[in-house]
Amino acid sequence: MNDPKSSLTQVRDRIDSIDRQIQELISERANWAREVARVKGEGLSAIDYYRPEREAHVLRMVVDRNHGPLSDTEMVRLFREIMSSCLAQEDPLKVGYLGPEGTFSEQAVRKHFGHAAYGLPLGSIEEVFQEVAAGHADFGVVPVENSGQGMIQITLDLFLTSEARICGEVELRVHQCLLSQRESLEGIKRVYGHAQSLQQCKTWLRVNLPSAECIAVSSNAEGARLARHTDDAAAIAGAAAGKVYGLKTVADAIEDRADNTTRFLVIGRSLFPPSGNDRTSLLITVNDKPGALYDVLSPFAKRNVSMNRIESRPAHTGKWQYAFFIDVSGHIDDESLQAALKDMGPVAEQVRVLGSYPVALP
Ligand SMILES: O=C(O)C(=O)C[C@]1(C(=O)O)C=C[C@@H](O)C=C1
Repeated sequence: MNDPKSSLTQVRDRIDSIDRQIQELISERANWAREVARVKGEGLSAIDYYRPEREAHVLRMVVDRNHGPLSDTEMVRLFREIMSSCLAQEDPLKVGYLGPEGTFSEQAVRKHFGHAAYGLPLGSIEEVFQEVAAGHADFGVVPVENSGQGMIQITLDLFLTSEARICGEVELRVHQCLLSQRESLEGIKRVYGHAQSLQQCKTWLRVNLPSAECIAVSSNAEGARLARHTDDAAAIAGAAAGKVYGLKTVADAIEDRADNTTRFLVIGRSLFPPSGNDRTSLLITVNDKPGALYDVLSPFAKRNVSMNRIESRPAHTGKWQYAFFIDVSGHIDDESLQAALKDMGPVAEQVRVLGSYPVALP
C-alpha cells in the first residue's frame, strides 16, 4: 500500500524543485530587464523605462499561452507583479490615487502597476490630476465609469481643464462589504460610504438596515476610518479597507448587481506607441449648429473606425456648448483614425487626443 506520508514528501520535493527553477528564471529575467534598462540609457528615472505597450504585449502572450488550471486573471496578476519588480529595480514608479489606503482606486493601482510601484494616496480626484501635472506623481489612477451607474462626471470634467493624457485603463470587479466594529447588523445606526458605493448597495441597505442613516463621505476608506472610531456605525468599502482599518466584515458582496465593475483610467503626461490592441479617447467640441454632431461623427463610419463610447458634458466655454468624450477602437497612429480626424477638422471646433492606450486586460 502507498504510504500517504511518503507520497506527500515526493509531491513537496517536486514543488521545491519547480520553485527553484521558477526563482532562477525570475532572477534571470530581472537581469535581462536590467539589460533593457541599460540599453535605454543609464541613470534615467522609472518613468523613462516604463513601457505600457510592451507590458500589454507581454501580458497578452501570457493569456494566449495560458491553459489553466490558474485563470487568465491570476496568471496576468502574477506576471504583472514580476514586471513590476523588474521595473522597480531602477526606482519605483510613483502612482497617485484617491486615498486613503484601502480604496478601490488603490486596488486598481496594484492591479495595473503591481506592488513594487509606490502608491501615493491623495485627497481627491482633482489632486490626482494636479500631482501628475506637477510631476510629483509619474502616473495617476482615477475612476471613470461604473457598470451600474455610468460615467463619473468629476473625472470627465477634469479632462476639460487639464493637459492629462490617458495611458491605460483598468477594470476592477467591485465587491462591497459592510464593515464595522460590531459582529452583526444589530445596533448599526449609521452607514458611511462614498456616494457611488451607497448607491451600488441601495437595495441591500433598504432591506437589511432600513432605519440606518446613510452618510456620504469623500471615499470608502474615509468611511472605514470613521467607522473605526464609532461603535454604532458601519462603512461600505472593499475588504482591503477592512484590513487597513481593523474592522470586521459583517456582510460580504452586498452590491445590488453581481457584475458590479468600475473602470479606471491611468493618467500621465505623454502618449505611448501602439500595443496592437488599443483604444483612443478623444475630446471633441462642436459648433452649436444643426447637424454638427452628425458631421463630426460620420467620418468614423466612413473610415471604418468603430466607436465604443460617447458621453457629453457641458463644455464650460459657453452656455449650451457641449464637449463630447468619444472612445474609438485603435491607436492614434492608425491610418484610418488619422484620416477620420482629418475629415472632421473643418467641422469640429476642437479635437483633442486624450490618449491611445492598451485595452484593459483581465
Ligand atoms: O521591455 C522593456 O522595455 C522593459 O523595460 C522590460 C519590462 C519587463 O519587465 O518586461 C519592464 C518594464 C517595462 O515597463 C516593460 C517591460
